[in-house]
Amino acid sequence: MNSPAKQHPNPGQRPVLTVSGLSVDYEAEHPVHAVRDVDLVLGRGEILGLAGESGCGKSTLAYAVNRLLRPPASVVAGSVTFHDPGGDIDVTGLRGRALREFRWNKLAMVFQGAMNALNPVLNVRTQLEDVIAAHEPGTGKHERRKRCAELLELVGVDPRRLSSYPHELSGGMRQRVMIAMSLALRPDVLVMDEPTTALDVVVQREILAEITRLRAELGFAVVFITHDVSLLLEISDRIAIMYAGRVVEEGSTERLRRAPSHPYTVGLLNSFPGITGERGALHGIPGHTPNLADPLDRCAFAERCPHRRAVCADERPPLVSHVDSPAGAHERVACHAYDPHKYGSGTPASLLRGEFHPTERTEVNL
Ligand SMILES: Nc1ncnc2c1ncn2[C@@H]1O[C@H](COP(=O)(O)OP(=O)(O)OP(=O)(O)O)[C@@H](O)[C@H]1O
Repeated sequence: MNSPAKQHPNPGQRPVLTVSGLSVDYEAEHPVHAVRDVDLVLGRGEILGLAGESGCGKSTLAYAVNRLLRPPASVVAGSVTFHDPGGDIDVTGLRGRALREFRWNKLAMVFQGAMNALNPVLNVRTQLEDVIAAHEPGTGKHERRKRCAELLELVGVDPRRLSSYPHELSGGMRQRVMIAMSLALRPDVLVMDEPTTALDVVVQREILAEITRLRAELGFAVVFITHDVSLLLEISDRIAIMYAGRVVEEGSTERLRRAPSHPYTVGLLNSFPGITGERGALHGIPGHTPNLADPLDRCAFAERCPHRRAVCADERPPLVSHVDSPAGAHERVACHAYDPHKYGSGTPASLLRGEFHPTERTEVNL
């Protein structure tokens, strides 16, 4: 392992968003540390997948990046920087008008269950026009109408649907309208939180194809959040895996498919059927995610890990680069099993083969 290093995801590709040391707490009698010390770099035009089980902090991170956190949540450390051609923008420090101008224009969000977020008493045209009118008040009525029709066409919906109300549209169409809305001001970054989870598999595939087509056409970058890592293998350029508020592995999709390194990533990959329908034995990860109010100064996955040793219960493994990752590559993992000095022997062969056997567990008191 090399020492932790801030590297660029793809050499030669400019970053559009940098998250540095970000931590978010939910204030309570015992504060919930929902996001802990997260570093991520999003390249221009890149699709970065963010995966992890429910409760690992994905949505909290997305809300922090879009400055949508409300009490009791607050950013307790770190920063988010948007790299605008006109100069860097400190997103964490934006207030008032500057923040309103940033949202939708630079970075837009498609929320979990967004298709149910459309206003049921307004037709599609009014809702799309509202976004344009609010952010570009100088746009004339004729121009607004033209842009609304173009936006629907862009996402593969017949512009005649502009006069439809949400209840007259299928779930897939409503989700396409939400994507059209997020693209209304041509942002550089789209944060999509479980955008297809509520849809059936066929419609889900259509929407994913639409997102990748639009990305190629318009060049925006995407942070795509889901608990379904097999879906991310289909659409992402890079993937970050979160566990208990931290990123525990990060790498190119190609590498994560070929050689997932963290036992949790391996477990997740064995928990989902491939979206392409390939069949194989599926093994869930036994046990539960830890309590995020705990200090977790050990490996948070240790209780559930088939490869744990005493060191895993004693020390939290840092997120560090692989020794064998090419210079400048953003390939990182937080697991003692890759550090023979800490682990006491080489990485277990079954882990290197990408197998997850919960029964292999070595009993260590935690
Ligand atoms: N208002 C709140 N007060 C206290 N804790 C909260 C609050 N909202 C979320 N949390 C906690 O923060 C942690 C992270 O939640 P978050 O919703 O970000 O996870 P997630 O990975 O997006 O999960 P999901 O996939 O279910 O949306 C969880 O432990 C959750 O219980």
